[in-house]
Amino acid sequence: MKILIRNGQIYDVKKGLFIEADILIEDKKIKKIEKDLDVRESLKLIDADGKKVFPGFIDAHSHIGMWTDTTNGNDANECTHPITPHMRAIDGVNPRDKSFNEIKSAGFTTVMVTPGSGNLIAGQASILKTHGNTIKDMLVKDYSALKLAFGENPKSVYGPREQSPSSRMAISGMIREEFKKAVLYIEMMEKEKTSKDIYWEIYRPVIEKQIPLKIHAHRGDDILSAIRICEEFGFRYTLDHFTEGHLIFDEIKNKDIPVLLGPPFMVKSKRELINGSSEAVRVLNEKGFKISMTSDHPFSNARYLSSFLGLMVKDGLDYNEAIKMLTINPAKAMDIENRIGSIECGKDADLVIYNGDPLEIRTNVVTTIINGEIAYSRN
Ligand SMILES: O=C1C[C@@H](C(=O)O)NC(=O)N1
Repeated sequence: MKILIRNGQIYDVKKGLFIEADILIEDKKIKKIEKDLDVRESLKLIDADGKKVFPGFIDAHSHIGMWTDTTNGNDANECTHPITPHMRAIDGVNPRDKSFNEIKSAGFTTVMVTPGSGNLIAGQASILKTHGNTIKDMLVKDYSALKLAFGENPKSVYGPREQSPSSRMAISGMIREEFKKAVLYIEMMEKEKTSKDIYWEIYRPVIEKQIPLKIHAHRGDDILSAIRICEEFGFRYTLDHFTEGHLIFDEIKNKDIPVLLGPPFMVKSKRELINGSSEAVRVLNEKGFKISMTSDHPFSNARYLSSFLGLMVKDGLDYNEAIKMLTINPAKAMDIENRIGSIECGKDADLVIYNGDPLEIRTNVVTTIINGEIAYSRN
């Protein structure tokens, strides 16, 4: 399908400014961004009439579709064994969960869905577009990160059952032991060319640095334990939640690690959240951290992330930095900056037209386009 969006004010995330131009969409991609494109080229014409056009927002840490905010339950946590790298998020996602419609209508076009944090090595996270009838329609990348969890959650699942891990020592010890076995397996394979073991093969993309670990860590010491282990093995990683990151940033400021903050507006429901502060978003940004703002659905709903960042801008966060936290920063953290996160020729046609500033609470999405298709329209 070809679509021509005319007369939009297009937000350039990389420069932090609006340009007036038309956008031609063809074969699911952004084909041209120019002034006064020829109307005859298009099949479907959308007159943006001076409205703002932004790249689709991205939520890089979500359990949407797998852990509902209603009564359908939790398919994100397989808490029968603390190490379950073979669990794949997409096998737990219901594409018809109503939350997908809610976040599409709030401008979100891509999510990283991840297993929960009840297990130490919890399983495989996937990148999905928010529009489609089946996982196949939505899938961008299946195995895109391996989820790990430090701290209270795995302890509170297994400790009361008198199983390991019941302490933080066991969390690090068990993760390290599993990774050592995986590395030994890969070394053996290289030397002896023995037959493949499908379980240990799961770790190959992590060991070969093709994908990052996605690390759930709230408390400062948990964050530093995670970094210590990643550095021992030379793995790539993102630090998710990062609740006490502002208390230990001196230790990590030069490491250029993507940090995925969230959920915002959180209730301090457990001890390790006690030092959480929304102020940290601005402080960490000023220290040069590449922040992505995430919902951790169902702990918050992605539709409120833009309002949260609007409040942070009111409190002094730079506007363009706030927009980057929902666009180019998560695209980079998920290794798909070549496809999404900004409005550029050749990128996926994931575009959102707003009747105002997206960080302003009264603004509505008028149209959401995903993969070059109209996925939501307000009228
Ligand atoms: O299972 C969970 C719970 C939640 C938390 O931070 O407690 N965050 C997660 O990422 N997964």
